[in-house]
Amino acid sequence: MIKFENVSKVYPNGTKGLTNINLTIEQGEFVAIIGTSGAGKSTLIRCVNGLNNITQGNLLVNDTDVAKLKGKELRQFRRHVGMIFQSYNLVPRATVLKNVMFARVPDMNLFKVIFGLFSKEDKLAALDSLNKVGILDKAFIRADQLSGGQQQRVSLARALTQDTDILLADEPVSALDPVTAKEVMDDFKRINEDLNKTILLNIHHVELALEYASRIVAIKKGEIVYDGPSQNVTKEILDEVYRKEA
Ligand SMILES: Nc1ncnc2c1ncn2[C@@H]1O[C@H](COP(=O)(O)OP(=O)(O)OP(=O)(O)O)[C@@H](O)[C@H]1O
Repeated sequence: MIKFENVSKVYPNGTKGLTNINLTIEQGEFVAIIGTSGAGKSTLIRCVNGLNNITQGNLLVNDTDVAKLKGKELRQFRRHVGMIFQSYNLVPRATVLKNVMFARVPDMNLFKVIFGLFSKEDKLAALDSLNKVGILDKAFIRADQLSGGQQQRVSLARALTQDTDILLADEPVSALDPVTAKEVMDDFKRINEDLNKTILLNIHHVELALEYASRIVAIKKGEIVYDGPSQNVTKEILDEVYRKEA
C-alpha cells in the first residue's frame, strides 16, 4: 500500500512541487497520474521511492516511513520498488539479458559484479521476466540494437526481476510511437492483472491513461483535483485539469 498523508514537497529553491497530497493506493491497483507539464506528476512518483524527499506530512510505502530512510536503508528500500524511466536507463553495449540481470546487482558482492558472475538463479529469473514481456528471443542481443519499444520492455523486465510489489513509471511511453506505446501499456496491464503488482505511472496521453488505468489521479499546480475511477472522468473534468490559468 502507498499512503500519502498531508504530503507537501517544496524544492530547495522554493518551488512548490506538491501541496497537501492525501492519497491511498492499495496493492494491485493500476493508477495513472495526469496533469499539465509542471503540475507535479514526476515529483509525486519520485517521492514514492525516495528519489525526492518530502518536506511535510507522512508517506508510507508498505508500512515503511519513507521520509525517515537514509543512506543504506534508503538504497535497500529502493530495491523493493521498481522504477521505469522514459529514457529506459539501459547499458547500451551490454546484452539484453545482462541488462535485466543488473537488477540483481545490489545483492551481489563487488567481485561477482566486476566479472559478471551471475548465478543460474539470476539468469533464470531474468529470462522469465523477458518472457513475460514477450522479448525472450532478444536475450543475447545488445541493448542498443533494439527499438525504443523493445528497450522499454527490457527496462520493464529489469524491474520485474527485482521482484517488487510496486512498479513506478515516469512517462514510460512518451518517447514511443502510438502503436508501440499501446504495446508497452498492454505489458503493464498484463503485469498488473496477472501478477497483482501495483502500477503507478504518469502519462501525457490522456486517452491511454483512461483506456488502461482503472483509477485516475489528476494533479494541477501540485494539488489533486480529481481522484476516481477512469470511467467517471468527464470532458468537464479534463477541461478543468488542462485549463491554463491566466
Ligand atoms: N529539482 C527541482 N528543483 C526545483 N524545482 C523543481 C525541480 N524539479 C521539478 N521542479 C518544479 O516542480 C514543479 C513540478 O515539476 P514536475 O517535474 O513534478 O512536473 P510534471 O507534472 O512531472 O511535469 P512534466 O509533465 O513536464 O514532466 C514544476 O514547477 C517544476 O519546475
